[in-house]
Amino acid sequence: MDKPKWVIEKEQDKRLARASRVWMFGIHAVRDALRNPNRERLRLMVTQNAYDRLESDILASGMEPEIVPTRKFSAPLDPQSVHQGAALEVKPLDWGPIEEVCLAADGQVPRVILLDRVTDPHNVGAILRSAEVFGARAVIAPERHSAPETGALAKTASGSLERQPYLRIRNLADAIEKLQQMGYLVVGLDGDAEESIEDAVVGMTDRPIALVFGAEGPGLRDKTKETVDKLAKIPYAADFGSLNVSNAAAVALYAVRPK
Ligand SMILES: C[S@@+](CC[C@H](N)C(=O)[O-])C[C@H]1O[C@@H](n2cnc3c(N)ncnc32)[C@H](O)[C@@H]1O
Repeated sequence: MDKPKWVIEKEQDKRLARASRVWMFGIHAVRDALRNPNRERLRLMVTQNAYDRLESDILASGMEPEIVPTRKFSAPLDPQSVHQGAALEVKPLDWGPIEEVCLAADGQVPRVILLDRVTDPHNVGAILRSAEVFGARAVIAPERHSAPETGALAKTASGSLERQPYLRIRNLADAIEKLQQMGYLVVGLDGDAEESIEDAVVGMTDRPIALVFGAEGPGLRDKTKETVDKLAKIPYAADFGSLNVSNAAAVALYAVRPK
């Protein structure tokens, strides 16, 4: 019997996850990754100073750190990175398929964020942080044209990357369709929409809601606008400027909170 499409996609995602490795850096990001029992850790490099700050977590993790002199520390990191003398090579987390992570059991009114080509790791990190604070079930982004789990993303997420499901999927339109079939109201956030986000969800905050955000510059793609159930805007008092996507995500998550 043929495997269902979602099982094939999950297997493909697992293969991709196995293939990729990333470096986390910075004391907080490394500490959070050391504390996460679900995080597969491969290699730890620290300066003596960072070792002293992380000692209890390093010992608890069972890892053998490489102690590197401060002046030699930049390799294998981006020389621009603010690593604070701590770098941990890890594999991306595997959170499982949308069908499981976003399942809305009876009485639950989950919130989910989808990202349409948001590639800046700092924006995605900030969105993960807000998503965790507002109790969102997941942040979902396509495998291509989005920000992978990197040290920069982990640092901006300030620990949320270890706790907040970040699902990398093959195709955004398929993900939106799956969520719609699961009972989600899917709202695209677009500064030029007619309706405000509050009006778009009035009387519906007891439903599962997914919010879709676009990239800096281009915003939501036309194809995405056609796939969502509604478009909504965050009304501005000023007639100039625009919100950064991570700020827009925080405002919209608050506006659609279960009431
Ligand atoms: C900097 S904005 C992109 C601006 C783009 N020129 C546009 O017209 O959408 C990045 C994303 O943040 C969200 N966003 C920013 N300001 C918003 C607003 N006032 N209302 C709704 N969404 C907004 C949207 O999802 C947007 O795609």
